[in-house]
Amino acid sequence: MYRVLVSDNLSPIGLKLLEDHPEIDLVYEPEIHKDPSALKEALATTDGIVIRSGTKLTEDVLSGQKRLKVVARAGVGVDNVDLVAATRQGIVVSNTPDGNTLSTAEQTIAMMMGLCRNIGPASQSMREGRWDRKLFTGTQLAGKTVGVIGLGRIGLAVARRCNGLEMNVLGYDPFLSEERAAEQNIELYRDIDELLVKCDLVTVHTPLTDETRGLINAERLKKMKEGVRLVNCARGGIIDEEALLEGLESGQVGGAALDVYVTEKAGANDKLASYPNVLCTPHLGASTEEAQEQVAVEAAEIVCNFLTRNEIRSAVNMVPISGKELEAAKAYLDLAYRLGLMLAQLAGSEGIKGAELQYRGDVTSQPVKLITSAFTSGLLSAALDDTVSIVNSDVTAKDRGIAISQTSTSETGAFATMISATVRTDQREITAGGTTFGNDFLRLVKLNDYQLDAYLDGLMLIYRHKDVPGLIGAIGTTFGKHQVNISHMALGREKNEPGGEAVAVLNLDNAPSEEALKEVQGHPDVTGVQLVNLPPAKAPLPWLGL
Ligand SMILES: NC(=O)c1ccc[n+]([C@@H]2O[C@H](COP(=O)([O-])OP(=O)(O)OC[C@H]3O[C@@H](n4cnc5c(N)ncnc54)[C@H](O)[C@@H]3O)[C@@H](O)[C@H]2O)c1
Ligand SMILES: O=C(O)[C@H](O)COP(=O)(O)O
Repeated sequence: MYRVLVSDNLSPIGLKLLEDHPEIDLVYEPEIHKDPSALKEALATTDGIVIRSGTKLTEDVLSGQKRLKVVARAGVGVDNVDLVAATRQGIVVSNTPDGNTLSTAEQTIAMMMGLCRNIGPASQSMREGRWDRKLFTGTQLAGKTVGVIGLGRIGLAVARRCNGLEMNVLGYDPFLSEERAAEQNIELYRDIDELLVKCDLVTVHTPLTDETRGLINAERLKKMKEGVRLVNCARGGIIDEEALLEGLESGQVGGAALDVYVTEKAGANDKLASYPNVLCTPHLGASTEEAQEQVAVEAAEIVCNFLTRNEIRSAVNMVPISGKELEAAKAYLDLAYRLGLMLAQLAGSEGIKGAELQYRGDVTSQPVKLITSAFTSGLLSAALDDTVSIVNSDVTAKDRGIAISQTSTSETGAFATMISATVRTDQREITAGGTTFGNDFLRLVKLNDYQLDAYLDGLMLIYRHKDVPGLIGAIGTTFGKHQVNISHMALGREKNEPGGEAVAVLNLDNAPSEEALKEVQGHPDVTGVQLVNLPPAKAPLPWLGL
C-alpha cells in the first residue's frame, strides 16, 4: 500500500478517488499544513502528497524525506514548493495546470468590474441602510485600455474576455509570439514600460518568480497614467504592496482589486483592505465547484498513477512521461543507465569532468532528455548509491560540476539504434556504445575504438591484450582452475585486423578471486584488466526513482 497525505482542503470527489484506490492508504489532514513540524513528521511515512496553496513544502520540511516520491499540486502555482530541494531529493512535483484557468479568468473580470463599478462599497452601504447613488459613480470598461502582463493560460483567457468587453487589449509576455498575440487581437509589447504608460487598467498573470517579484514597483507606478487601476489575481508580491499603498495614498493609483497577497492570513492585509477603492478577496480565484472538482480529480490521478503505474504527468521538475511511453522507452533508459554505470567504473577514481551522449537511429523518437538523465544517474550512482535517481541526476551532476551534453541524429549507422557515451576524466576519454537487440537484449557494441558484441549485464571482466594465438585458451584455463564460469565472451580488435591490440569482455557467472585476477593480470600478453559490475539482465529499475 502507498500512503498518500492530503494536507489542504480538497474536493470530496478527489478524496473519494484516493479512498477507493485499492493500493492507496489515504490520510486526510487538511489542517496539518498549519504546523510545519507536524507536516514534516507526517511526510516521513508518506509516499505521495496532494497540496493546495496553503501547504508550504520548504527546504526544511522536505529535507531528509526518504519515502516521499511525488507531490501533486491541486492547482497551478508551485511557488509554495521549494522545487530545487524537491528535485535534489528526487521528488517529482506535478501540478494541474488547466483545471482552474476559466474560474480564475472569470474572477479577474469580476474583480475588474467590481472595482470599476464600486460593487463592494455600494453593497456595503446598502447593508448599512444608506442609498448613496452619487458616491458610487463608476467607470465604464468598454473603450478603456487594459494591459495584460503574462499571457499564459489565464492571461489569454482574460484577454479574450476583455476583447469581448470592447476594451483595447495590450499584452506583455516575453514568451509569446507576435503571431499568436495577433490571432487573439492583442497588441503585443516587447517592452513592459512602453505598455504600462498607455493603460487605464493593468492585470498581472505571471507566476511569482525572482523575476516577477515586484514587477510592478514604485518606479513603474509613478510613470503610469494617474488614476490607473491594478488587478492582481495571480500572486501576492508581483505588485509591490508597499508601492501600491503609497500609490493609493497619493492618488496615483485610482484603485486596486486583489485576490492574492504576500502574507495570506487573517489580519495581515487590513491596511490595504481599508481603502474604499481597494476590492479584496481572500485568494478565491480557483474557488469554484467546477475548478475544485477538476483539480482534485487530476491531482488524485497524478499521485495514484505515479505510485502505482510509474506515470509522470504535468511534472514541473522533470520530463513528463505516461506509463505507456515509459514502457516504450524502458529498454533505452536501462541501456543508458548501464552505460553510465559501466563508464563510472571504468573511470575509477579519475575525476569525471563531463560526458557527451550521441543518439542515433530509432532511439531519437524516444524522450532522449530523460534517457540522458538515466545515463547520468548510472554515472553518478556508482559513487552516490541510492541517493541519485532519474529525477535528481541532472541537478546532482550540475552541483558537482559535471557537464552532460547530448546530440541526436535520426540517421542510422551500423545499427538501427545506438547510444554512444564518451566520458571525460582528468586524464582521458572513455567511450562506450550500446544497442538493443529486439527490445529486451542490451549489448555493448563499442568500447573506445573497438567494435564488439558483449552482454551488458552482470559481472563483466574487461581486459586489453595483444592479439596473439593461445591467449583466450590461457585465460579460460586460468578461470577454469579457479572455478569461475564464463557465460559469454566478446572480442574486439584494433582496426578489426589480426596481430594488434585487442580488447575482450567476458561475462562471468561468479566473481573471480584476487588470485585468479592476479594470474590474468600477470599474463605477459595482457595489458590491463578491469571488473565491471552491472545489474543482472532485465533487473527491476529502482534507480528510476519512480
Ligand atoms: N488567484 C488564484 O486563485 C489563482 C488561480 C490560478 C493561478 N493563479 C496564478 O496565476 C499564475 C498564472 O497561471 P497560468 O495558468 O496562466 O500560468 P501559465 O504558466 O500558463 O502562464 C504564465 C505566463 O506568464 C509568463 N511570464 C513568465 N514570466 C514573465 C515575465 N517576467 N513577464 C511577463 N510574462 C511572464 C509566461 O510566459 C506564461 O505565458 C500562476 O502562476 C498562479 O500563480 C492564481
Ligand atoms: O495557483 C493556483 O492554482 C491558485 O492560486 C489556487 O490556489 P488554491 O488551490 O490554493 O486555491
